[in-house]
Amino acid sequence: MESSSSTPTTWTTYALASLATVVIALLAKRFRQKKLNLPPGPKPWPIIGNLNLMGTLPHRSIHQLSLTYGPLMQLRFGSFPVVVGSSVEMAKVILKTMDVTFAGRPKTAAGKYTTYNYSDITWSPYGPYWRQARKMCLMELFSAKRLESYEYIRVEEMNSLLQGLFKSSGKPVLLKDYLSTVSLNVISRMVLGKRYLDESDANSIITPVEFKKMLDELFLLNGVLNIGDSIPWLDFLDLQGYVKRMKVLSKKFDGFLEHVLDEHNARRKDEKNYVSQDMVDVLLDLASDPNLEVKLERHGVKAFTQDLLAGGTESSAVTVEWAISELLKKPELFGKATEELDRVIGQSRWVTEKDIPDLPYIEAIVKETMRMHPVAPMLVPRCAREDCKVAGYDIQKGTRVLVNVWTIGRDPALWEKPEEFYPDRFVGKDIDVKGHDYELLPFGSGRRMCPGYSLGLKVIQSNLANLLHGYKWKLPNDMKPEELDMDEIFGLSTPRKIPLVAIVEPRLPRHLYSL
Ligand code: HEM
Repeated sequence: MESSSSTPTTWTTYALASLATVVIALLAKRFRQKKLNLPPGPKPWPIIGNLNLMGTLPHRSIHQLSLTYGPLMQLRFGSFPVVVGSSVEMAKVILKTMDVTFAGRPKTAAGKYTTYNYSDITWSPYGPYWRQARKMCLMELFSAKRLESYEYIRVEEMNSLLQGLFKSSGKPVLLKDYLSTVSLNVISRMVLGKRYLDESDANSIITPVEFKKMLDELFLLNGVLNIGDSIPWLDFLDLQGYVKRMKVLSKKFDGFLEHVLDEHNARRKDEKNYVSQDMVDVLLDLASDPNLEVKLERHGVKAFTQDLLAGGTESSAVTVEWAISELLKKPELFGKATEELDRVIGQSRWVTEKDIPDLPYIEAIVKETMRMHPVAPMLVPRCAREDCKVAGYDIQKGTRVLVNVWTIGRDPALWEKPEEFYPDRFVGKDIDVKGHDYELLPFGSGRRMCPGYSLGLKVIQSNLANLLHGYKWKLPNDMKPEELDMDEIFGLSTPRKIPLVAIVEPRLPRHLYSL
C-alpha cells in the first residue's frame, strides 16, 4: 500500500525536478548569452540569419554593412556567427596578435568533397597535419633554392606566351586564355614534372581546356555561399546543387591525379638512379618517409597536388588580366611603364626576374592592381578555435572569421582617392605585399598566409613586365576606355565578369620575337 500511494508523488517530484533543471539550464544559457558582448551587426532573421543581405558579390555587400556597423562586425550566416574585420587594426589583431586563435578553417562542403575530406593545405584544420604541410612548403616546395631551380621553366613558358601573342598581333585576343595557359604550364611542370595537359601529348588523359574548366569550377565551388554550410539541417537537400557539382568535380580530379601518381610511382620503381624531379616526387618521397611526424597518405599527396595546381594557376592570371584592364582604362599609364622599361632594360632584350627590383613602376602597378582587385577579397575564411575577446567584444569558438582586404584597400583614411587606379601612390613607399603591411594583404598574413606568394609574385611581375615591354595595347573595335566593363564575379578568386579582349602590336625589334 505504501509503495502504490508514493508512486505518483515520486513521478511528480521527478517531473518537476526535470522541468526545473531544463528551465534553469535555459535561463543559464540565456543569462550567459545576455552577458556576451558581441560585435555590432544587423539583426539576424530566424533560420537564414543575415544571408538575405548578401548579394552576388558578398565582399561588396559586407563592405556596405561594415560602413554602418564598423571595423569589427558580427553577421549570422544561417546557424553560424561570422565576424568580419575591415580595418588595418582589426586585420592586425586577427592575423597577427591572435593568429593562433584564428588559424582554424571552417568545415565546408567544398573542403569535404573537393579536397579529400580536408586533407589539403588550404582547408585542413589547424594541427600537426597542417603544420607539417606548411613545413613541407617552406623547406621543400617553395624554398628559394627550389624556386630558382625552376626559373628556366618560367622563362620558357613566358617565351611561348610572348611568341603566341606575336602571332596574333593586330587581332583581338582573349588575354586570360594566354595567361592561364602560361600559369598552368608553369605550375604543371613544377608540380607534375611535365605539361601533362599538352595538346600535342597523345597520352594526355585530359585536355587543357577541360582542365582549365575544372579549375574554374573548383575555384567557384570553393568560394560560393553554399546554403548547407550555413544551415546544416538543410544540407541534405543541396538546394543550389553545389554539392552534386562538387562530387562530380572531385571524381574528375581524382581520375587525373590517380593517373599522375601511378606514372610517378612507376618511374620511382623503374629508374635505376632515381632522383626526385618535381613536387609530386618530393611529396611521394615524404609519403614514404617513416620518420614523418604525421603520416602522409596517398589521398593527402593527391590533395596537396591539387592545391598547388589550383593555387598556382588561376590567381596569377586573374591579377595580370586586371592589371592590363586597368591600364587600358587609363592609357596614359602605359607611357610611364614603357619609359621605365626602355630606360632600365633597353629595346634589345626581354625582362628577366632579376630585373624586377630595378623596375619600381612595374612593381607599383602590381601592388595597385592587388589593392583594387585582391584575388581573394576576404582572404580564405578562418575559424575561431576558442572563445576569445577582440577589441572588448566576445567571439565564440567556432565563429567564422573574415578579413575584408577589399574594404581595407578602399579605406579613404589610408588611400587618397581609393577608387582611382594610381600606381604612383606606391612609388618610393615602403609598402610590400608580403604580409607585414596590413593595409595591403593580397596574400593574407600570419600562419595561414599564402605559402606560394613568392612564386605567384614572380610570375605576375615578370609576365606583366614583358607584356608591357613587348607590346602596345589597345581595345578592340575603337572601344573607348570608359566603355570597358570592370565588373567582377565572386568565387575563391575574383576574376573579370567579361574576359578582357585586347589588340596587341609588337614594340621591340622583330628578331626578339623568335624565342
Ligand atoms: C597571385 C597569386 C596568389 C594570391 C593572390 C594568393 C592568395 C592567397 C590567399 C589570400 C590565401 C589565404 C591566406 C589566409 O587565409 O590568410 C592563400 C592561401 C593559399 N595559397 Fe595562395 N595565392 C597566390 C598564389 C599561390 C600559389 C602560386 C600557390 C601554390 C602553388 C598557392 C597556394 C596556396 C595555399 C596552399 C594556401 C592555403 C594556405 C593555408 O591554409 O595554410 N597560392 N593564397
